[in-house]
Amino acid sequence: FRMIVEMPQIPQEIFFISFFYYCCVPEAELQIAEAVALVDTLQNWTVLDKIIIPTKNPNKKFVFGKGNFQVLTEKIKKMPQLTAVFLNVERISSLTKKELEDAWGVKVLDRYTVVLHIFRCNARTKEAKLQVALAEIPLLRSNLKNEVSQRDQQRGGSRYIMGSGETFLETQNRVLKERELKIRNALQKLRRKRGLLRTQRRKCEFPMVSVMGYTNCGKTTLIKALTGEAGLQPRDQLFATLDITAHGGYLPSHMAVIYVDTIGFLTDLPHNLVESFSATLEEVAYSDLIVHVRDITHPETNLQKATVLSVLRNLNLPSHLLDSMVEVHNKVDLIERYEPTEENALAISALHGHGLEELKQEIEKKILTATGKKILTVDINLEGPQLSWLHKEATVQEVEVEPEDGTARVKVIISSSAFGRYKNLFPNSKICMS
Ligand SMILES: Nc1nc2c(ncn2[C@@H]2O[C@H](COP(=O)(O)OP(=O)(O)OP(=O)(O)O)[C@@H](O)[C@H]2O)c(=O)[nH]1
Ligand SMILES: [Mg+2]
Repeated sequence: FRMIVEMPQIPQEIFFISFFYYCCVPEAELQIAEAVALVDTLQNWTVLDKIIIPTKNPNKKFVFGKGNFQVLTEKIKKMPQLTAVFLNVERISSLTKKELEDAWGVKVLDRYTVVLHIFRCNARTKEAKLQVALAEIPLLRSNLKNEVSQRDQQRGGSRYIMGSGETFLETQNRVLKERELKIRNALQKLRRKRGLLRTQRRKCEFPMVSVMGYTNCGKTTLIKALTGEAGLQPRDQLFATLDITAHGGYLPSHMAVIYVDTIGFLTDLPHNLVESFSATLEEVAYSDLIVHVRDITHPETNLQKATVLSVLRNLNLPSHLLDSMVEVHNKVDLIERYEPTEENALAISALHGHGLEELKQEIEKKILTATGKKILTVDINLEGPQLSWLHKEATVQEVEVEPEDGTARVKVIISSSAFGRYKNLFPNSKICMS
């Protein structure tokens, strides 16, 4: 069976936003700024006009009062070139959507549809594409309901399809269910593979640093600057990064680390979408350190910080990860003589490379504490087994050979347990802590 339910076609030219003012919610301003940013993300979409309408409860069935509805309808009718109306609410029911579309003669979109559309445009990897497909299922399901009730009205009652004993609705629902199952299975397969990679990574004992923060704060730019990886693509766009990706870099003492780029946060992201992407955040629990990047030039930077912290708190991360978090104030190149007000925050410009050395040092310090590793310099005899032992059990960083007396000075990063064993095995070796 061909799927006859289709994703709503998103118009590409002209757009009208109407916003509800969430009277009691302090984040209203941020939500509005974000909704505008969302639309800006979509190329070819133009906002013709916007309006803020007070409402006590944006989620009830009839979102407008009669008066407001009339005002809106008049406004809309005066713009014949208009192709869609965006209501800045999480979801509108398919019934309300249809009523409004009939009354206004244009498409009506909610946050879910718009964010999903952005995700669909930005999904690059197989996993991200599957997650988008999964997030589309509830939309397809509600469209289907609508479609069926319309058909029934036209034809009078449901019909069986050519002796199959199934009604149209049942057939389509079954197709949807099968599709959902297929996607979930494929996702699970990918996740198992990732779990395997994770165990392998643990084995090589590279510390992991998760770079997190609000969307568009500069996470990808920072990782690019820290690792020199040319392939990374920062973009001035919301949700440019939809996958967790890992990138190798070095800290000041040449310790190798893995930086993990993550999906950006947004207040009031539709719940279903969050759910399908939350698995990507599972990875964070396995990291050794979180770097929280903030765009301090953003007018709502404090609210953004609060949002990020509250999402992080809800992720059930180990408490030491939250306590040791490094806060980074990014884009300071845009503010003259910026001084962070928060204690311990580091001011940087990921784009211009300011403050990155200090940041790397801070990351190294925290990583050493988190992993219980030490950096040591030990004097060894080249004829003995120490050097090969250190190569096996620790990370050797530098070997300075003294050819005259057959010894060497070796700088290593070593775990506490390996250090204990080293002292037992080679009690005469000279050790300097750095
Ligand atoms: N002026 C300035 N712009 C920056 C700086 N860091 C990042 N940007 C810009 O901010 C925009 C977003 O950068 P990204 O690195 O893609 O941000 P992100 O946090 O990865 O965004 P998402 O993946 O969408 O969550 C890009 O246009 C960057 O060039 C900075 O230090 N200074
Ligand atoms: Mg990014």
